[in-house]
Amino acid sequence: MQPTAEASQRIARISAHLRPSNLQMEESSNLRRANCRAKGGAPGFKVAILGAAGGIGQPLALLMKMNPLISVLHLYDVVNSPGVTADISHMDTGAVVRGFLGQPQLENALTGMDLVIIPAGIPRKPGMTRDDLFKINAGIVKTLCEGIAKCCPNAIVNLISNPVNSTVPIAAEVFKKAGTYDPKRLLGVTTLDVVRANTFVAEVLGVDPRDVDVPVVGGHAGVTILPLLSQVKPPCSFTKEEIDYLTDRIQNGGTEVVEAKAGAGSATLSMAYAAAKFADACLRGLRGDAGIVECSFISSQVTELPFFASKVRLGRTGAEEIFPLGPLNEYERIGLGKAKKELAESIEKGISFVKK
Ligand SMILES: NC(=O)c1ccc[n+]([C@@H]2O[C@H](COP(=O)([O-])OP(=O)(O)OC[C@H]3O[C@@H](n4cnc5c(N)ncnc54)[C@H](O)[C@@H]3O)[C@@H](O)[C@H]2O)c1
Ligand SMILES: O=C(O)C[C@H](O)C(=O)O
Repeated sequence: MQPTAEASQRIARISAHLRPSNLQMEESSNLRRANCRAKGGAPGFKVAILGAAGGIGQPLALLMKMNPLISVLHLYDVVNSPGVTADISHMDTGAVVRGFLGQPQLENALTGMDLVIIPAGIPRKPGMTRDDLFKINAGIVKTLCEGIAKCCPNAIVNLISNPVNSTVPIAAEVFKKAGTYDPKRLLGVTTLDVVRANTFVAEVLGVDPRDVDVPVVGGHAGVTILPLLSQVKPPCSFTKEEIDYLTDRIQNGGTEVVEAKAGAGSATLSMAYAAAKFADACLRGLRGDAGIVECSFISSQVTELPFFASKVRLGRTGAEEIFPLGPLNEYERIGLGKAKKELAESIEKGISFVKK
């Protein structure tokens, strides 16, 4: 049977789209969008992932494509985003997915976004500290934040790239320079520390981790990661041995994964889970849901340091309330002193990177 004229035209259009071409990805996405009725106009939030083809980026893209609050998902990377986008876009969930490849497409990736999640940058190998990543990741974060300041200055930013204790101050300085800085909208992602703390505490107590809530404050590296085991919910008590074990394991959870991966990177799957959990909390806050509380590394007056991780309440304008640390025991007060000393240096390093 001969195809009808209309069917022939449709097939020709689809073949043209599938033909290998030198077109940049966004142009080929435009071709596809021009031929389809779906334009991503459904109600919902617009979210971009920068570094979407990476170890965290890919599973995070998968999880965000499954989030019913998202109507448009932009996947940006300097490599491999066409493949990841094609793959994720076949999932039969609501969000319309678009891919963007390389610096010339950064602005299109960012324009109109409500939430930007940044896992771009190199991960650790065994023997490295997070601070060893500064040299490369500082520049990456600076460039991406300059794009955000230009194209979506009102977006909430979830910053994952390490060292978080320095990259958040870098982002703040970039936004200050551009005149777009709103401290409520810049959030360093420390959720993985809470996720780990909940898991390890639940193991010790022999309970379900979903029933445990451990506040983790300070920052996101070694001794700056300060679990407040005296404030675990539901209330419980630990022996001195358990406190030493838990504190050490929570502070070195990242290194545990780096060593187990033996050169193949750092935490990606648990991090994608944690990032998706935090992003979902931010989106529910943006939607106006009440009582959304998460830990985050943020501009803060909880201590004398300009940035500090603690519990924050997320709302329509970002982190609308920052909660005080609450009563600390002697063990935690000593830990806080050590955390603040290291944090002060990392924060200063980030600030002066942009100011210089
Ligand atoms: N905050 C946390 O709790 C946490 C947890 C785990 C990892 N991390 C950090 O997240 C970062 C990414 O880790 P990963 O395992 O996904 O690394 P990865 O190397 O697998 O992926 C990083 C991705 O970033 C991309 N990229 C590099 N430069 C870019 C740029 N200028 N613009 C856009 N994309 C760019 C790379 O192409 C790559 O696809 C690392 O810095 C890591 O230390 C943070
Ligand atoms: O440990 C790392 O380098 C990655 C991340 O910060 C983590 O905590 O897993």
